[in-house]
Amino acid sequence: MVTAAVMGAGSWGTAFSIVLADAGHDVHLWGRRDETCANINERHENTEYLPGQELPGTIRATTDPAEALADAAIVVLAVPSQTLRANLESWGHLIEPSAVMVSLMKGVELGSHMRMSEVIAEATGAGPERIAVITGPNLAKEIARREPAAAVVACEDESVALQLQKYLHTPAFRPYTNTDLVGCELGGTVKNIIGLAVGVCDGLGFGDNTKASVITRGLAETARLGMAMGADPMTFMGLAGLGDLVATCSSPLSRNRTFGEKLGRGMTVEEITSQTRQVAEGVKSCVSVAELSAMHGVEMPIVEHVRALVDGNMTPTELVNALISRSAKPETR
Ligand SMILES: NC(=O)c1ccc[n+]([C@@H]2O[C@H](COP(=O)([O-])OP(=O)(O)OC[C@H]3O[C@@H](n4cnc5c(N)ncnc54)[C@H](O)[C@@H]3O)[C@@H](O)[C@H]2O)c1
Ligand SMILES: O=P(O)(O)OC[C@H](O)CO
Repeated sequence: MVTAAVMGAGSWGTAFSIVLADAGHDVHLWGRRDETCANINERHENTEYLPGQELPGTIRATTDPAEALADAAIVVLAVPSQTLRANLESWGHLIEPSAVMVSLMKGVELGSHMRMSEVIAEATGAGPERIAVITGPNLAKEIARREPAAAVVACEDESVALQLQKYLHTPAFRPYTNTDLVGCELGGTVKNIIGLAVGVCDGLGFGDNTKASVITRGLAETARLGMAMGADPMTFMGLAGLGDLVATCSSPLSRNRTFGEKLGRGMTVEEITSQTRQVAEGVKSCVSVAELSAMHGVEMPIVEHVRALVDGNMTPTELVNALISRSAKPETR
């Protein structure tokens, strides 16, 4: 048993705290709001992000990052991708020098085009043996309900991935190890953007052929970018690639797919964003990933068109028409 700090008391940080508690660890959950933390400590419920879900009593919430991080051997990072750097600048110095940092986030930083593990390395100075990623088909509500699911725990140092795998295995949560951080993080990031595109198809009333086509071609462009950036192509056939893509693109629980569905029905980005506090990472990462693809000379038509839609330069119908009428090409190039 170890002490784990979970930094971010949103849907995934809270659900992942349940996994850690079920695996027998002491969990310090850091949240920004007094009321959220009081509800977790007194009512054992995160009423805002996981209403109705009883939380184990071994999860203790605090708004004080120093208290959350004290003695934590594992520090789980579960804040929005675009705020991670500022968060680490504010409390990263409180992380124990030997602690392993585990990113739960699925995004690429705007401006720097860095993956979350790269932001962690730059902001904290930690070496690759202290930085890990957990990703895969893990919709927070289903994990919180302890519905069986698999995930990937990735670290360049395989011995660290193996240790985390042992720490996180519960009767409902089965982690596999991987050392391909680039592939795992890109899989998690790009699936959010493909999820937006599939949601657009839902919103326009299209059926399964259309959505399966977008999912499959989405995986192809994810793998193209990944290979250009040094990822192992097999990662995209696994939980971090295909697995997460299927979960996101088929689930009514996915915030990205649902966001896309609302765009497809004609709502604007601003209208949808004003309805929820929850983060749909693809809305921002479509910009950083489109720029990354240009930097690596890789064609990513779905990402490019989702970006144009989000920027207001294309309608949902134009997005689908533009994708279907692209010039003919072989499937595998
Ligand atoms: N929800 C899921 O099912 C799920 C599953 C896997 C991965 N993820 C990823 O986990 C990350 C976190 O997502 P989530 O689902 O918990 O999001 P969420 O919207 O449910 O919660 C986000 C949390 O971050 C906090 N937050 C917002 N702005 C902040 C700031 N400036 N500084 C610090 N904290 C801030 C919010 O208060 C909230 O506690 C995302 O990258 C997401 O893609 C989510
Ligand atoms: O709700 P989404 O769209 O952020 O997806 C959640 C998870 O990443 C699914 O694995």
